[in-house]
Amino acid sequence: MEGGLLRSSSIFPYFMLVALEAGGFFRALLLLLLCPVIACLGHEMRLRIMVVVCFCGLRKEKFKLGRTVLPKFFLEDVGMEGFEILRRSQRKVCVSAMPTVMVEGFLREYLEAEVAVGRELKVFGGYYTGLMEKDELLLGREEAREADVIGFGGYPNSVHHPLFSHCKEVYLVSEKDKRKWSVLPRTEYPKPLIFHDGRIAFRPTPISTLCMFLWMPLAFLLAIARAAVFIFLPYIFSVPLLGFMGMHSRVITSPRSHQAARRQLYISNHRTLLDPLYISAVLGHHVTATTYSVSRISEMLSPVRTVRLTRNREQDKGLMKKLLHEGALVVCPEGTTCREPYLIRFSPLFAEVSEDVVPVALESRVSMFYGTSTSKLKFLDPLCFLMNPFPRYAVEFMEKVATGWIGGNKCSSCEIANHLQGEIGKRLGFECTSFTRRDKYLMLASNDGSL
Ligand SMILES: O=P(O)(O)OC[C@H](O)CO
Repeated sequence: MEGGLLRSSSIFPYFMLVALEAGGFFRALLLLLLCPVIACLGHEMRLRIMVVVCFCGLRKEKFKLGRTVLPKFFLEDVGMEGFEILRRSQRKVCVSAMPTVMVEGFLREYLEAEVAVGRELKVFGGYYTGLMEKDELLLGREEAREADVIGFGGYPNSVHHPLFSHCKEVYLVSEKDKRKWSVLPRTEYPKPLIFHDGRIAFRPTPISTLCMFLWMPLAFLLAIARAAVFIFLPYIFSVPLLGFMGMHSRVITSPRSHQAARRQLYISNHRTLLDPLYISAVLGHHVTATTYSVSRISEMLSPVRTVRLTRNREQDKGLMKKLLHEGALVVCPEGTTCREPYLIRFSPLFAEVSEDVVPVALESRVSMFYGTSTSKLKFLDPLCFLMNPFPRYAVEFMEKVATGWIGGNKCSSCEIANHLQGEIGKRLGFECTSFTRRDKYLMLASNDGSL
């Protein structure tokens, strides 16, 4: 895999992701400090040390990064040329020097590999010991014994791989060749990457991880200052000040939508918890936002009023009507955030509480920390977003639309919800999906999202 499929020959960033996301910052710091030592060692020894540092003491049951975090980073590292070779093969057996738990989810789910062979980790009492099983186990794999197996890997690390001794022909690609490889475009992914988790938004090479650690103390203070400005100052002062503090935003409004009535319903796609704040800041007055599972801390600190929906259709409908009667209301019909350029199915409830609605298309970008999560540490979401050096938002207010009509024809609430999902999708260049909040949480957190 890393020899013949990934553009980069370094597997350090993947271990750093394990250390940061599953082990915590101290483990990651240890891995970073060991980096100069690791760099001087041979391939196998380097691997063993990284496995010990990253895995020792992690609970096997809880380790989900191979499915929820790492596939995004692996996909971004796949070379178009290596992928073409894999795509042309009938049956795909992918081999990696990394532990199977790190690569299996990516290889099987995203690259449709029939077999994913990695290193097995030793477990004691449900916890990883940080040691690996002996590699000789690989020799017993039936898949490698078949005739007409063509091997494709990287030079020099794959040369002595035991599985290659069972191949009819072996082709090796050098590091120099791989430097010319191009990135696999998102449109070519065999399965779209819609949901992923984890805090780290950059590829944690040794240098970029060092930058992150150096930035963090300042980032923490900056995030607190940004939050204080958001919470305590009126928008007329906070918006320019936050711009000065690195929070960049681009606003597009149409004359009619921007001057919408005070009791206006706004619906937007959901990028982060801060969506209603940005809408509120552009409008210049506070709005109320409906939420599903926001942490109590985020609710307490929110400069705008947040109201929890109950997931009982009639109750929520009544609640939304009441809130709308009191003032401007922002609803994110996706019900959960999505980091990638996709839209989750729109719940149609908003169309049943108001005769018209102003759709808002939102796009946000971060370079260091994701401000969304499915973990129990959701209360850190806004802080993580604000800790980015230059968090960006684009807010586009679209034309107000009637909720009962599409193109002069009467429509149901579901039809208008799908229609507006499509319109916002077109505006952002995002693809519409029929996934729900439940699907996202089942995939990333193995729960139904009612945290
Ligand atoms: O944390 P998420 O992505 O499920 O979304 C939070 C939403 O604001 C729930 O209302």
